[in-house]
Amino acid sequence: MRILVLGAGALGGYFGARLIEGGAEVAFLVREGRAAQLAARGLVVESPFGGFARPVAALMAAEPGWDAVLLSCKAYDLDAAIAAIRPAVDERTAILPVLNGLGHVERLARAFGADRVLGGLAKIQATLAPDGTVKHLNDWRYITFGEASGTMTPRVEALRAAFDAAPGVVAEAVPDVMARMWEKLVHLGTSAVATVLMRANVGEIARAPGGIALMQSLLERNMAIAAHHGHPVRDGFEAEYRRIFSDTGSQYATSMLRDLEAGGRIESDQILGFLLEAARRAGVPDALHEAAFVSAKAYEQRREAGRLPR
Ligand SMILES: NC(=O)C1=CN([C@@H]2O[C@H](COP(=O)(O)OP(=O)(O)OC[C@H]3O[C@@H](n4cnc5c(N)ncnc54)[C@H](OP(=O)(O)O)[C@@H]3O)[C@@H](O)[C@H]2O)C=CC1
Ligand SMILES: CC(C)(CO)C(=O)C(=O)O
Repeated sequence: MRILVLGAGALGGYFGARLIEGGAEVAFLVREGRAAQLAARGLVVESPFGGFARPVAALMAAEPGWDAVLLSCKAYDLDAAIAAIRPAVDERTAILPVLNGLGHVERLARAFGADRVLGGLAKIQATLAPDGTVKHLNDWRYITFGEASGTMTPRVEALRAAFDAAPGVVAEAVPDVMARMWEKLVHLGTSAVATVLMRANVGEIARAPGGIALMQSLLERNMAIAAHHGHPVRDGFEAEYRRIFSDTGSQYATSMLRDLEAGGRIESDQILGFLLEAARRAGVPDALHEAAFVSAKAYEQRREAGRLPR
């Protein structure tokens, strides 16, 4: 299978490397800075599931002929990413986005036609270090995807086969991918709101007085939001995440907290703003969501004005 990976960041680098190990033909569509790093060092991944350090095919302009495009940019880069992959997308190409949030699916469908676009999500903790190393931080290594229609098509089966052949990945092709994306938003919405508000990881919040109750209350509110929008979480989800959000020994931090702490850009509108709006439409108490969104927007102003601590 020929797969073009847009971006060789944390997710693109991790899953792209694994697909190569699984035997897929992979190239990375990258910009100048990342192209220079890849040329100098190859793609380097550090992971509890085995390292990867090899030269990889890197393109700075897309060409046609791909079975799939794995879209792994941040949501604030979506417009530029759409322009970049446009030459790569033809009638045989499936676009598999792994961005957090939900708004990008409609945006991609408008740009390429709904038939070209799959739903997708990743549950992993990874980061791109300044030297270009992709660091995989825990044992989460899940990618989930499917047709928005729920049909199990040959292209979804082919992607599942490519990921199944890859080490260090647990892939699931599902008939309810939009519900899974909402479920992911319940998870991320809980951890991102809490970690952004508290500027701390899940274990640190859980050890603070009232911290567990705060995360459990956020989880309940996010489940209510998803249910209101037609996507209640599956059986077993609540118990699993109640455990995660009461673990006082947890080291779990969100990618948004890592980006904030590194002084980077964050997906404030696409994740926190989207969830706040969804909470309001659902009539769910939204004071915590609003505080996280305000905090993120205030951070962005300080960042843009160069007033972040060095
Ligand atoms: N990191 C994590 O643990 C998780 C992240 N996610 C989600 O996955 C998505 C990707 O996150 P993540 O991998 O962390 O992000 P990164 O910032 O690590 O990687 C994104 C990469 O996309 C590249 N990119 C953006 N636009 C273009 C373009 N037009 N052409 C070529 N390359 C481009 C960037 O390149 P450049 O260097 O040139 O800017 C960057 O290297 C986000 O929506 C995030 O919320 C989901 C689950 C977990
Ligand atoms: C998987 C999860 C929820 C991990 O926090 C994530 O998507 C992120 O950090 O961006």
